[in-house]
Amino acid sequence: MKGLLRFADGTQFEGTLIGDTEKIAAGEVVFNTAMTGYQEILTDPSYYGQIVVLTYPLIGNYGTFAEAAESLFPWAEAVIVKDYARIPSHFGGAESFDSYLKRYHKVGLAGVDTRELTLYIRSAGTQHAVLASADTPASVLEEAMAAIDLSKSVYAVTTPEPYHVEHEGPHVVVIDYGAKNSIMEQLGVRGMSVTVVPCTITPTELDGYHPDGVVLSNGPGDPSLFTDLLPTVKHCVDHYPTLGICLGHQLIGLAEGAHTYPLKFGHHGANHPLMDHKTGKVLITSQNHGYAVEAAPLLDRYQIRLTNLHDQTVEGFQHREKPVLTVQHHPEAGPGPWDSHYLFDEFLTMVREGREAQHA
Ligand SMILES: NC(=O)CC[C@H](N)C(=O)O
Repeated sequence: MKGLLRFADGTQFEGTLIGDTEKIAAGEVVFNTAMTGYQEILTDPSYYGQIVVLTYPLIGNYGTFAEAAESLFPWAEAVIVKDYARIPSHFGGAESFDSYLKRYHKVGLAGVDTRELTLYIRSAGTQHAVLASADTPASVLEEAMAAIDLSKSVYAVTTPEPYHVEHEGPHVVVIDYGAKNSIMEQLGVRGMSVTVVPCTITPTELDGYHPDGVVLSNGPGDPSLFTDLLPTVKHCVDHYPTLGICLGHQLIGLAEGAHTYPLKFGHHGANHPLMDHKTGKVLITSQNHGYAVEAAPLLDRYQIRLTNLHDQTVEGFQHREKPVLTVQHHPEAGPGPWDSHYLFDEFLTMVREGREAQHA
């Protein structure tokens, strides 16, 4: 069935619909340049409300399977590919890309020149668009476009109830703005007990868990719209060893007096180079963000820890005295390189030192 992607400015790309062909998808269009990891990308809750263009030209070779999921189901609104494998090959037995999309009622557009589409997004910038069957009436497309509302996205993806995974080590609370499974895994493999809580948690409720440390997770949407989350974020950085990842990093920036701004077309991929100013080493990192922090207002209290080597944007900062570390990229990877797993080791050290100081 013929399908189309129509941008807010009227620009249109055509292709063949795959997955749930009845669906009309509407959202912000972003491109991701990772060569593998399509299932992790679609199940990353930070893609809620977004139509994802995968620039690698053949998607689905190794199918889809439970272990690759970063959350319970795919959150991206829709996916766009050049070509996809009809018959996957995987030692564990795997479901095909098309069947996976159908099962989760997600629509895709295949046969698109994703290079041309990506060049268009790079020159026009991030925009809203609708993706649907080519015979959808214009009024229906307009209605779908007008209904796009990304202002409440974190509330749509956060866990409805707290849950706990016990290990022998310190107790860490993860505030879930749309947390990826790999974050909880990286804490767990270092022995940390993890309680994942809804993003609406209040400072008093958080204290009730007696955490040794707090992780503020990744998540979808424009960070500047989530002002009601900031009192808890401020409470964390003032009272607990805190690690902020992506949206968590941006919220710490906002709670500490900095501001955020939209990037022209964002960073979404698995090979972005960063400089770690503490170690003097370059890291190749997994990235997925459309906003960045303008950190100047907090530099009296924080040092820039990481800088993006493509565009020099701030990719992380660290408090000069307190145990607070933030990263704009994804040290948990999923998908992506493991170069920055050591930042979880640093967090564990911060948490242990905090606990020892408390019990001394
Ligand atoms: N992965 C994330 O946490 C993304 C953060 C934020 N929604 C952004 O796009 O910048």
